[in-house]
Amino acid sequence: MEFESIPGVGAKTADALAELDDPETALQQGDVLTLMDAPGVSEGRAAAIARGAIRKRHDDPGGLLATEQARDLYESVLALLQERAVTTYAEKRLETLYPATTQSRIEEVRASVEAALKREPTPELREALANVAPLESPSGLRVRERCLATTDAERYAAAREAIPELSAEVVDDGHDIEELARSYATVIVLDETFAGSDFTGDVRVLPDALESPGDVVPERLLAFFAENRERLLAAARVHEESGLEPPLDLDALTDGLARVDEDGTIVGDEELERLTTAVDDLDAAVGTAESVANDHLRAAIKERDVTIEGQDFLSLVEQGARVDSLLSRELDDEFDAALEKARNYLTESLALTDHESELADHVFSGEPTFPVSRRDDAVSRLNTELTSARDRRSAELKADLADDLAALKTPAEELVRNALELDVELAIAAFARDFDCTMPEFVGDATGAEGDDDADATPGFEIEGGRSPILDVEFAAVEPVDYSVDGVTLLSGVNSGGKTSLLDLVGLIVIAAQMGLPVPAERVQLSRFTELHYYAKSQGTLDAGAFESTLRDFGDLVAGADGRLVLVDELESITEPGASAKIIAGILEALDRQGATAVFVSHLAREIRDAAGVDVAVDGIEAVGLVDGELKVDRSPVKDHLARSTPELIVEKLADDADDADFYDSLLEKF
Ligand SMILES: Nc1ncnc2c1ncn2[C@@H]1O[C@H](COP(=O)(O)OP(=O)(O)OP(=O)(O)O)[C@@H](O)[C@H]1O
Repeated sequence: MEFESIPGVGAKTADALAELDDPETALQQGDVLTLMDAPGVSEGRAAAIARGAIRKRHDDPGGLLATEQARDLYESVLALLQERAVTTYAEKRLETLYPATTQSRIEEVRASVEAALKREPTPELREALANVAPLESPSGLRVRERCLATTDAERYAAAREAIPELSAEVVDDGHDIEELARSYATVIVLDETFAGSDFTGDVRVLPDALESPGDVVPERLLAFFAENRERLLAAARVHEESGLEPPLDLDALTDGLARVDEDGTIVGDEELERLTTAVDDLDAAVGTAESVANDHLRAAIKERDVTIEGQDFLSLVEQGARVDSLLSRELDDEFDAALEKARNYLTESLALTDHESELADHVFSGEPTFPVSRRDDAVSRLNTELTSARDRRSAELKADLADDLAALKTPAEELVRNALELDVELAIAAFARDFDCTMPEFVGDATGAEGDDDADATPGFEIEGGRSPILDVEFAAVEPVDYSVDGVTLLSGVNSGGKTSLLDLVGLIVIAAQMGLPVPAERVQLSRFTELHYYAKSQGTLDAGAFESTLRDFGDLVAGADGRLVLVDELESITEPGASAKIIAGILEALDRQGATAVFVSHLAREIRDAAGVDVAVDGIEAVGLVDGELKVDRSPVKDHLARSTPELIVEKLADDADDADFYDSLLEKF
């Protein structure tokens, strides 16, 4: 793949991506976590690259989030989703969901969301997910009992590269190989020329070894399973808890994992355990066996009256003859019995086989002595025999287990990926449940482009029972709002009536819908917009410079592309009211000509409408009354209705209530 063709990927990032094992799959799957492994690619960059790859696939120009406020709203939606993910993988993966402008991308996500909405996030499932993470490739594994040998310098370099777990040695001849066989349990010779040669020791000529490293180092595969054991078991649990169809036999996986411990050692084989214990305990057992023999002899000697004939006594004194000779004559039987006891002890305590036991017999043999002591050469032979039997057994078992596990590796990777993807789905499902969402219905492209199914539909949106999840009140207390707009509209209303919150809700619903997600409302119909321009309320009057630059922004806005949604909150506060009304009226006229969809929240709706050269719709959030001095409002705007402002309502109340109401009546007439 040409990485540089992905929007936002330059030559440097393309090189960094090429260093990954399988960048294509990571890009295809939106695997942000893997992309982050590319050198110099930060978390934010990785998500942007993944989004770029998706945009490229869908030929999506992107750019729906045209202003900072729109981007903030997107971040809010993302945060609500990410809060509901258990794994870091899912959190990152959710960042690949972006508000798209092409139908194909939106539909792609909607198709997967449909499945997601059927998921049930249970506490057990979330607990199992907590231990799932992308699989690790073990690094730094060293196998010390085997080595590679070759006479060729190039092959030596290739061997180090392909099988870094084993040490590689350059040899001159068969003699060198024999030498190596003395230090390593197995020597793997990579040169064909040695095929058929006779070597002492375990020397195998395998010219193709570098092509299938797994056969030479089964430990590599075992380490993969050993190191990832917890993640694999957790992924298996996720499948069991969720009823997700596993891509492998879960029992075979758990059985395989039970045969290897976390450092890659084979467990559960009696013979290997016997040999391992025998090697470990050999020295101690020989020591104890010596004591057993000596205890026997000591007791025997204590009980015995030894009569020494004069001649013997003389030779002892005169010739310095050793007491051993006496021992052998007087206590021969006891000595034999003592050795027998020592040998039996050794055989039994180390659970030796007949063949090993024969070797053990030599440890305690020879001329009678007191105290009895081991024969070191025999101990060493027994040690060599036991060690190589242990290593042979372990190598066989590792090869067998690696054979069994090899077929499970790819499905095991899939098992983990499925579990992680399930977390993404569960986060979406939880979002939909927590905020009573529905799938929105798209009624065509807001540009009215040709080829669009609903090209005739007027661009706009229609929201029924929309409830914003980002209000400063608990979601349960959020009142549902109905609002629909096509064309350019002014939204008037009382203070704190919920106008800003409504703009947020509209923006949030449009963003979530174009991300392919369900939206927090009972029913939503909308056009697919090309750009969302959301301008928040300005904090007070702007100075000349800031005012100029704001006007320039709007100048660019009205000169721009079709299919836009423009949300503007109280633009009038940027300058004095009279000028504001004229400027806003002008902007609305231009947007109207452009066929844009726009909602301008304003307390100057009447003045703007009067200043506009076109018919501008005015909607209003109306107070339904004053309750204990507080305005009670209906949060859903009334269509084509200029809502009375808060001051107007107060004057009206005073005109109704006051005994002498002339003054208030005259004020009221001015509204
Ligand atoms: N749908 C709703 N359900 C419950 N509470 C709401 C809703 N909409 C708004 N509110 C409450 O009303 C408060 C004021 O809302 P908001 O700031 O949107 O009003 P506004 O009309 O923009 O006010 P102003 O004209 O003063 O700018 C919010 O902080 C929120 O607590």
